[in-house]
Amino acid sequence: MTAATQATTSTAAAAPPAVTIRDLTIVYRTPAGELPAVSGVDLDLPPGTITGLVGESGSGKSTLALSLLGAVQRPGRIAAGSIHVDGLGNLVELSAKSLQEARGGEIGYVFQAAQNSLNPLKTVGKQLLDLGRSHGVRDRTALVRSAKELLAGMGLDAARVLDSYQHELSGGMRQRVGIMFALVLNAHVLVLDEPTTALDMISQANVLKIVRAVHTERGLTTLLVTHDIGVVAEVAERIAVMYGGVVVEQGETADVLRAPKHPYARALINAIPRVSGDLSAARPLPGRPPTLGTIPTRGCVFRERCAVYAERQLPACVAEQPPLAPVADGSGRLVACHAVAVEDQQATGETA
Ligand SMILES: Nc1ncnc2c1ncn2[C@@H]1O[C@H](COP(=O)(O)OP(=O)(O)OP(=O)(O)O)[C@@H](O)[C@H]1O
Repeated sequence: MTAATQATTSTAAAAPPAVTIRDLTIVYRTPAGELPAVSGVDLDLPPGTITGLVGESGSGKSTLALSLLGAVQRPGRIAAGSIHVDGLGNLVELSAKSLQEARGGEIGYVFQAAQNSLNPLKTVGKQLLDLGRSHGVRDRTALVRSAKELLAGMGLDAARVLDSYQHELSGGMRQRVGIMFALVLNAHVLVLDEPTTALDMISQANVLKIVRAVHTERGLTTLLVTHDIGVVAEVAERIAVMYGGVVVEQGETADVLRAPKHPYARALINAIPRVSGDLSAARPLPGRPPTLGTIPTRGCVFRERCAVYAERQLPACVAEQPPLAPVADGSGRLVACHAVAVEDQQATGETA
């Protein structure tokens, strides 16, 4: 057992919680009325797993992540659906006070650009005490000990870091401080939004290694939001692909990266040489992702950029958004695509 786990033996022994999101719709008020940034999303974070949530800019990843913290802010609101976290219940129904306690307490988060989110006027140690105070922590000594053990477990000189101001730390060190803040109150659900963006390659690799190690040692259930599929390939056992506010494919990372089924997931993965493995085979995805005002309100959200629709023109693609449904191969993969459903039906019919 490492120093990081010793501090939290009693809570670390608890089973990691499952997170179950069902039919979640989150809207933002705009001059054109309330528009959905997340539409009827189903997403499972199995206990003890890291799930990578990927998609182009504007696909709704951060909005979905914020909902897990009960932190969707005006002009946004959760319009429908549920977010169940073991031990906490349905976050959508919790009071503001319970949510505030859960945030940072049960559910830790590291925001996009966490490298710059520290208060420049206070040392890390002072900010730690502020965090403890805001969550009613009485035992300050234990809090500092736990922070030191986390920092040391991530390879940092803990005493020095607690005495430092933001500008005295490198980007990779600040990111590790962000992870310490997310976990020091013994959270068991960890939400990381673009944890390695803006870091150089070496710091990126180090932070990912640390994320993986801390996740395993502390028995966490982790959601990692990123636009970088390479990051997911490195640390996440599961992947969910978002497009236009909808999860279009969900499954084991290795399976999905090897043989993506949704035309968007395929295009996204084929666009990345690092993942597809062959520079000459990498194909950029033509067109642009939709914005709130341009997400199709009828039919499949991906239809306008879909190579399969361009070729086959299935009427169902125009009529309705396909549900996220299990594919027939029994792998547990979920895909929201009419063409995949038709192919599955044909294949099942042939073998029947
Ligand atoms: N406060 C807001 N008010 C209005 N629209 C918003 C607000 N925040 C986000 N949006 C819109 O909601 C949609 C989803 O945004 P979100 O930030 O969740 O996507 P994302 O996939 O995380 O993108 P990125 O990778 O760029 O952060 C986008 O069209 C965005 O413009």
